Amino acid sequence: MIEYRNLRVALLGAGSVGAQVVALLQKHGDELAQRAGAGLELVGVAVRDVDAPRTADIPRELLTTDAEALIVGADVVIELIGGIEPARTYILQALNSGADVVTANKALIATHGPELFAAAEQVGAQLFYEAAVAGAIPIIRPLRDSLAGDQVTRIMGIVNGTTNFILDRMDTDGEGLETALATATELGYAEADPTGDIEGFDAAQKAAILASLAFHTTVPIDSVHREGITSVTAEQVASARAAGFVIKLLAICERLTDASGTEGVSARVYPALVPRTHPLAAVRGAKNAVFVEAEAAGDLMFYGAGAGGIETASAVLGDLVSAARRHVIGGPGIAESNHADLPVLPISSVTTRYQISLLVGDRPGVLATIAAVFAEHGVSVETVSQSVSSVGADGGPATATLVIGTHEASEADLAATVAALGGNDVVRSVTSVLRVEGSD
Ligand SMILES: NC(=O)C1=CN([C@@H]2O[C@H](COP(=O)(O)OP(=O)(O)OC[C@H]3O[C@@H](n4cnc5c(N)ncnc54)[C@H](O)[C@@H]3O)[C@@H](O)[C@H]2O)C=CC1
Ligand SMILES: N[C@@H](CC=O)C(=O)O
Ligand code: NA
Repeated sequence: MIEYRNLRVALLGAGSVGAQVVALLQKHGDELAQRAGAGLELVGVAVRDVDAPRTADIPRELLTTDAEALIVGADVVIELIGGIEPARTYILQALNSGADVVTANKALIATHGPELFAAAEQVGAQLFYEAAVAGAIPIIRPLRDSLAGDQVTRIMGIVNGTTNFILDRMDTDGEGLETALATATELGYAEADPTGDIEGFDAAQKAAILASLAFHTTVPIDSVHREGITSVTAEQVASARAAGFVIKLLAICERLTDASGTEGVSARVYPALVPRTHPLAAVRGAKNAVFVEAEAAGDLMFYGAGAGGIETASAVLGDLVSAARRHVIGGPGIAESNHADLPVLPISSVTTRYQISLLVGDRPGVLATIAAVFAEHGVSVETVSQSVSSVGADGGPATATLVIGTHEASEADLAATVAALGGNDVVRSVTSVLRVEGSD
């Protein structure tokens, strides 16, 4: 039997993910020690209330409310309390004392990443955060290590389990957002404040992290264009279904050259129509998927559990083993790579396809008038469909719903087109504007 030196592991937070980290360490600790080449001794678990009920059986003597004291002398600190403070202070304390840190905290990495990476580099420690993007799915290491020799050009992913779960329920069961969100919260997918999920903040944080890694550029969270799912209506979901699409909240990161020839990157999050034949349409429930397009590797797809306590604990423990191996081997941690330093371009530089639904008066010449508005703004129409027209309830003139699909158009041209349609006499209302992403 090989005798290993023991590494002191301090855990901060014993919620959905933290409790599962303890349970898995209790179950597989000996085996993980063999993989790591060092014993992994859980020296304590910092909690807010030692008497609170937990989903894992944590020995009471390990529980403490004094996180700062626990960090002192630890070789590896696992931060699973979430949020900015006091997580940031605890992580800085741990890194400054030379400990490696494992975190799942995307909010913190996306907002204070440069400060934390610099603190780690200063002392030769390493900050591990595989669980911060797409939960259990390995995506941080593939981007940082496996694709370090390639040029990533685009990433398109479903990176928020809660919103994918909600949109899936709306699509398959016709369930409302509130009911589906309550279930997602019960299942441990949602953030402590689920506004972070449904308003797209969580996905935007992940987009910032992915874009920074993929393009070797610091992408600040404020530069990520963000739209959540709260404005997605049951009607939009049903119309999408009828037209062969499904609505998904997408995070898109890409290298672009804008109209003035400036090369940069774009990171954005919005709900979009995805053709049902596209592989992303098959990503159901709280599952996540990330497509990566790289110059030499071509298309790669990463799929799996993006949320959930035990699933996310898998990524945390993978990082713990990596941190332990690093301690055994010695030497400085891997520093963040941001040498490319590309500008982050605004959403107005992006081009994409759109689908616009209009309620119009059903009379001769309407279609020609609408087509002219698109043409005047340089937006090329690809498809037009008209639903059954109906006579108004008050016996007034008949109306029809027109659904217009466009070729690729710039965000700016599209916005001007929609504004002009809204002010046109033949248009009763613009009922829906959605981007279309992914080809059949
Ligand atoms: N739940 C999930 O599916 C995933 C979560 N994450 C991230 O993992 C982290 C943890 O998430 P969950 O476990 O879901 O959250 P949670 O809310 O279930 O657990 C957090 C725990 O930390 C405790 N806590 C808060 N402040 C504390 C403090 N100052 N000292 C000690 N304990 C404190 C809370 O009482 C709670 O028990 C977050 O950063 C989250 O964004 C990442 C991927 C997936
Ligand atoms: N709330 C997040 C949890 C994982 O990051 C999600 O729903 O994806
Ligand atoms: Na991950």
